Amino acid sequence: MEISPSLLNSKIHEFEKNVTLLDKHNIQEIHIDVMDGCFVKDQANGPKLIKDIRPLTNLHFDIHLMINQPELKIQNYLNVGANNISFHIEATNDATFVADQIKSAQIEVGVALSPSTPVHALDSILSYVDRVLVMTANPGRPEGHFYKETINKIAELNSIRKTKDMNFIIQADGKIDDNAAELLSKNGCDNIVVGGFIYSFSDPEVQIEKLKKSILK
Ligand SMILES: O=C(CO)[C@H](O)[C@H](O)COP(=O)(O)O
Repeated sequence: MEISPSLLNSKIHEFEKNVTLLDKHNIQEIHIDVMDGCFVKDQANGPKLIKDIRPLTNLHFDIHLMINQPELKIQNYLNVGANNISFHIEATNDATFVADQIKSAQIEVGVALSPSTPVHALDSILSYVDRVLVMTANPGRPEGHFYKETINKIAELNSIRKTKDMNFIIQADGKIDDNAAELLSKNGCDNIVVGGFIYSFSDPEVQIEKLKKSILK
């Protein structure tokens, strides 16, 4: 299972230092949250900021759009240097259009679902996507917690993937610590987004190693 550190949780003046240390731990990807103040209450990380940090690293950029009506704004994110862009199924009535826009820019496409959204909400889009992002905490709520029930959705997606011979990556995001990482890994999750468990501690490198150990258990 891969770890995608969520750089939103790192202090902006430590960004460069924190990006550099990820290379030492064989991290392949960073996760960048975009918040519009509507789909979630905070605003963060517009296209200009993402474009500005792109030259600082060769890591894969995984962008998570927490924005309403991505069909109206997706063009703004197609030239920022993203390798993957995930949008929320709850935020659009035009999911296949958004997916097609992302794919036509040769960027991988992901679809995200909030903790209260069932997997069957993805029925019409699953065959189009490269990744499914399962929120394990409520989006845009830093005070929230990990919902253990969301593990069932990871297992369900893993089963659908096997039965239907699909290839999408299953990613989990929200309040993941080393215990949650172990559970997720055992239930078919391929990638975890981790913010606070890495960046709220004095030594992010120690935290990354703790996560790695729990994944190997
Ligand atoms: O999607 C997100 C917020 O909605 C983030 O990716 C999330 O903040 C990750 O940080 P943490 O591990 O502290 O929850």
